[in-house]
Amino acid sequence: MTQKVAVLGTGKIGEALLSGMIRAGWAPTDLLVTARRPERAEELRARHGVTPVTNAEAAKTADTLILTVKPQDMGTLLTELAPHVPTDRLVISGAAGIPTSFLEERLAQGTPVVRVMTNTPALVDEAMSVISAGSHATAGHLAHAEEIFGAVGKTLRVPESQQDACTALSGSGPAYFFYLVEAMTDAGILLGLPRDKAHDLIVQSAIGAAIMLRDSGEHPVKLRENVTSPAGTTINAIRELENHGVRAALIAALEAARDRSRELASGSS
Ligand SMILES: NC(=O)C1=CN([C@@H]2O[C@H](COP(=O)(O)OP(=O)(O)OC[C@H]3O[C@@H](n4cnc5c(N)ncnc54)[C@H](O)[C@@H]3O)[C@@H](O)[C@H]2O)C=CC1
Ligand SMILES: O=C(O)[C@@H]1CCC=N1
Repeated sequence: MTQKVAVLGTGKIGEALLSGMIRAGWAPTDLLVTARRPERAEELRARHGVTPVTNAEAAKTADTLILTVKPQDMGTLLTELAPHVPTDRLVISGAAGIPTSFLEERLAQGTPVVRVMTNTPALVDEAMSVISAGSHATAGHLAHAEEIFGAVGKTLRVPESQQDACTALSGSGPAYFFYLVEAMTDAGILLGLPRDKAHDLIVQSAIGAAIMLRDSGEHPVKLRENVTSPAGTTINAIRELENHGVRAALIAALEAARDRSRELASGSS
């Protein structure tokens, strides 16, 4: 039996997921999308061959609903959807901070809900998606969510109590690396390199380091030690990073992201 999947609120994350599902072999005809603006809906149809529908039609027609609106829009969307979602539908929330109980309280009693925090590398099939079950979701529902998000990268099941921390690490994580590349490219400019060359050097170094972290089996400390020669260049840079409290800044930054995710739990702005 064909399983229809609807992405409701198809913005950056919704479209990244949708395009990855199509790359992984989902038939566009089995994918429904909703968008606030009709021009956006038509853009998605033209680009991916998917079918734009209303939120209510998606709720009635699709077997799985994936809600990818902003946390602040989740309450309004659920109010609109609730009368139309039969209790045998799987509802997946992709929103930061919103607990499964927020959805369960607004949908019919017994509706299975799964919470997923993915990230933008979904666009290149390298997402990290962290998955938790709500109180009515079964192993089968979790497996189905893994199948969908597995199309765009790795998946990991965690207890829902860890979702806000995971949002700080991997949901927001790509932004920290983009920020570092931006700052290191500025350093290259300061050192007299043209911007494009500085960018290429830093990006290739980041890719090389990321692949070593993933594939070498070595601890990051060991990998850094291997670069850090006695009385060499790297240790001078590391001393400055320590002097400027970069490690403490990163710990504080991720704690702030975790705290913001907790604040979003109410769906408030
Ligand atoms: N951008 C990111 O890196 C990540 C975002 N997320 C989560 O994904 C969700 C979406 O984020 P983005 O894609 O960045 O936002 P976005 O703003 O690009 O997409 C949200 C879309 O939902 C639409 N929308 C809002 N209310 C609607 C309604 N009632 N009916 C139909 N469409 C509606 C908006 O028009 C917009 O196009 C958020 O909850 C965010 O926390 C999760 C992981 C990473
Ligand atoms: O910044 C945000 O709130 C979203 C959630 C994780 C990444 N972007």
